[in-house]
Amino acid sequence: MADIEVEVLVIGWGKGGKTLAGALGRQGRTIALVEQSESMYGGGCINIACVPTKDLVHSAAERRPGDDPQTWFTDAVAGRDDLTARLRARNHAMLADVDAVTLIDGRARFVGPHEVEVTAGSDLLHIRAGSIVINTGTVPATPAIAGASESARVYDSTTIQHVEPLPERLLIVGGGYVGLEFAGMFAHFGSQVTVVDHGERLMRHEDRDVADTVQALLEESGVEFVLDADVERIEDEPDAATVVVATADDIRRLTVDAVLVATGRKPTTDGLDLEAAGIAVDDRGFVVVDDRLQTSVPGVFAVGDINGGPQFTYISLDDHRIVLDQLAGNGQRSRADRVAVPSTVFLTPPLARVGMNETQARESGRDVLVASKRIADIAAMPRPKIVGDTHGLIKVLVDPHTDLILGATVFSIDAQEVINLLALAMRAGVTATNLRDGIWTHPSSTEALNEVLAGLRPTAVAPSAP
Ligand SMILES: Cc1cc2nc3c(=O)[nH]c(=O)nc-3n(C[C@H](O)[C@H](O)[C@H](O)COP(=O)(O)OP(=O)(O)OC[C@H]3O[C@@H](n4cnc5c(N)ncnc54)[C@H](O)[C@@H]3O)c2cc1C
Ligand SMILES: NC(=O)c1ccc[n+]([C@@H]2O[C@H](COP(=O)([O-])OP(=O)(O)OC[C@H]3O[C@@H](n4cnc5c(N)ncnc54)[C@H](O)[C@@H]3O)[C@@H](O)[C@H]2O)c1
Repeated sequence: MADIEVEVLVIGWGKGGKTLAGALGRQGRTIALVEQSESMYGGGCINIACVPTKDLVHSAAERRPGDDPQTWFTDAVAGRDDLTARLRARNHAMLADVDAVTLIDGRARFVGPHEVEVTAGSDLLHIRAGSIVINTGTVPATPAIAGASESARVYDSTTIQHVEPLPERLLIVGGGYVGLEFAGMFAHFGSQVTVVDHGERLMRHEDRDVADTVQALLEESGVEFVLDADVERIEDEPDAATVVVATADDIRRLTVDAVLVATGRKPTTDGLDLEAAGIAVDDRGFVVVDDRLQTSVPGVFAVGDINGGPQFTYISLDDHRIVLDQLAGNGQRSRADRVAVPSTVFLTPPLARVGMNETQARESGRDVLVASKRIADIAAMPRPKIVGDTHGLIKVLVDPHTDLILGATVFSIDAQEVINLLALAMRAGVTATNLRDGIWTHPSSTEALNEVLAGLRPTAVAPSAP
């Protein structure tokens, strides 16, 4: 028999789940939200992921050559901790203040399709719910590297944020989002960073010229890349770790103070006992959902990273809109409604993209116009010169028949903002001519569009083939 019965149970305090709990609770629906860790109130984004890492990226970029690396890092981590503590408290209060929401500390596992058991220490609680929303996120995936689990010098994206002392030499396994953001960040803090990736080139989902520009930027900050390589072994020495890296040509032994493993993330389903509810998972272990985020069990939904969609906070947020529409709307909203979803890698400056890149546009077989310009060459965009960072480029792809934007890459200061404007233009059908002739504030980054889009030309031979 259940100890508590609610209309909606949310498992995990992710972005989608907490937003849904608040919205339904404010409508007076009875909600329970279960979170396994006090240090994760508010979810991964504010505690260990987006916000703290961008805070550290920002602090690192502010360091000047004369500033002591260790002192700067210690202060930056203290600032990061202060920020996350404030956000955590605020997030807790936001739900605790809603009468219809019951917050439960503990670890949830399914005991039936609509029944969950929560364990907190020696206490057990049974909750029955009409609808259940799984929002348990992902955790770092660890590749099988000999010696990695025994080494005291191996970190993941969470633990490296409190590494002590600042590593003089840091080796990062994986050159994806996490690997590159931390590479830039630690290089700016003063570490000597080496990135090892098993891809033949960096950022294989980006055009070659964009990936090369990113690599050149990071190399300028002192980051070294070992590509087409595999980490074979990590051996702890008394004062360092030796990392054995195999490339096509040789075996290298690199001596470092810390190793960050950033090779992707796996779904948090351990202990959830999805089988007890008959909830299907795919071959990677992610919960299988349909376009309205319903799992194989009617009335059980999965939102955020756990459903195998793109791993971004704003996707988890949009997932909540879909489920909210199922539970309190007309049930029409679905993942198929998503158009022009932008993304940003928070380098300094950031790299952002929406829609197709040049390679994809050309491979689609359609006619394509491209406008591409290095930031340093855009005369009508003085803001990067004012800020003192003229790295990067802007590239926009346009359909010559409709004048509509097919995609854009913005690698520049303010890219995380400019890309949202371009995404909105794509969703709203705003033409390239309209953007080119737009009246924008000055000096701003948006005004780059005046000049860049004046240079549209047909894509010819493949300057940026993969
Ligand atoms: C280092 C890093 C940086 C990132 N930066 C960005 C960024 O800049 N922008 C961006 O959009 N995305 C970023 N991401 C991705 C983003 O963090 C995730 O996509 C986002 O947090 C989605 O989370 P979620 O809603 O799936 O759940 P999460 O926020 O992961 O929350 C899941 C919660 O469930 C809890 N839980 C798990 N199992 C149980 C259980 N059995 N019982 C009870 N509770 C449980 C966990 O403790 C956790 O609090 C980053 C990720 C990482 C790792
Ligand atoms: N700014 C953001 O929005 C942001 C920031 C961080 C993370 N995230 C999200 O978190 C997810 C996870 O990030 P991530 O960087 O861990 O994964 P990722 O999938 O982005 O990158 C993993 C990288 O590791 C490499 N790799 C895998 N196994 C390897 C091995 N054994 N040896 C060497 N290299 C190996 C891959 O080639 C790839 O380049 C991202 O996909 C993203 O959705 C988003």
